[in-house]
Amino acid sequence: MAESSPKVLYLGTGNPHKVSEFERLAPASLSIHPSPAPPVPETGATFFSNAFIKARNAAQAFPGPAGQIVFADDSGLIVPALGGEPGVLSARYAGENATDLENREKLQRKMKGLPPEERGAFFACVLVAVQSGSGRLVAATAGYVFGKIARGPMGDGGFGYDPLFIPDGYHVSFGLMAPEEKNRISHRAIAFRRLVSLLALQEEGGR
Ligand SMILES: O=c1[nH]c(=O)c2ncn([C@@H]3O[C@H](COP(=O)(O)OP(=O)(O)OP(=O)(O)O)[C@@H](O)[C@H]3O)c2[nH]1
Ligand SMILES: [Mg+2]
Repeated sequence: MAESSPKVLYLGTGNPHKVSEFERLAPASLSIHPSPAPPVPETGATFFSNAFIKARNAAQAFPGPAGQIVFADDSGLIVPALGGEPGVLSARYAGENATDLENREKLQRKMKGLPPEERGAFFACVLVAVQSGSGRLVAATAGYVFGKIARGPMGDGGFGYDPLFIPDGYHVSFGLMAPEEKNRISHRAIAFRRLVSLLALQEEGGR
């Protein structure tokens, strides 16, 4: 049955860059609302467990009626030549309260002098959707984008490691791309489109 107002998806994150990427990615039938939940320690060993922890945390703090969909993103950069670092620690690579710049500088130090064939990397994004109130798992999706790490920063757009990451098939970093361009190919975009389709949210009038 058709509805006129957009369906709301609640998002558990403390990262405003993620909020704006999801807002741009959402079809017109969907509205993204950041959850007011305070941050929770990300104690999981995997992207999935941390995304589940964040989604449940946001679901439990949800102020509205039970049964709404609340989702969270856990994501990071994986460099096979560094044994998978920074991985789930991407946001905290250079320390608990490290800035994006400090994390990028640590990555550059560790990759200094590595030849082109060892500069491969990929971003992973896992999204977990739960029901508000119960925190029951509703859906989980993942997205990946493969590329390489530049020898120095290129651009200052985006966030995190964006100025250092050159996706396969491109000569420029995510940090030099317009948001729409990154959103066409990013790990987050792929995972989000899958979530929307899994939850049948892109159908006319929503679900
Ligand atoms: O250049 C980047 N472009 C991206 O598209 C991207 N996605 C993830 N990352 C890195 O991985 C961490 C996520 O960690 P993370 O999932 O714990 O998120 P976060 O702590 O920033 O916010 P929250 O959602 O946990 O509140 C981030 O901080 C970044 O360092 C990215 N870097
Ligand atoms: Mg985090």
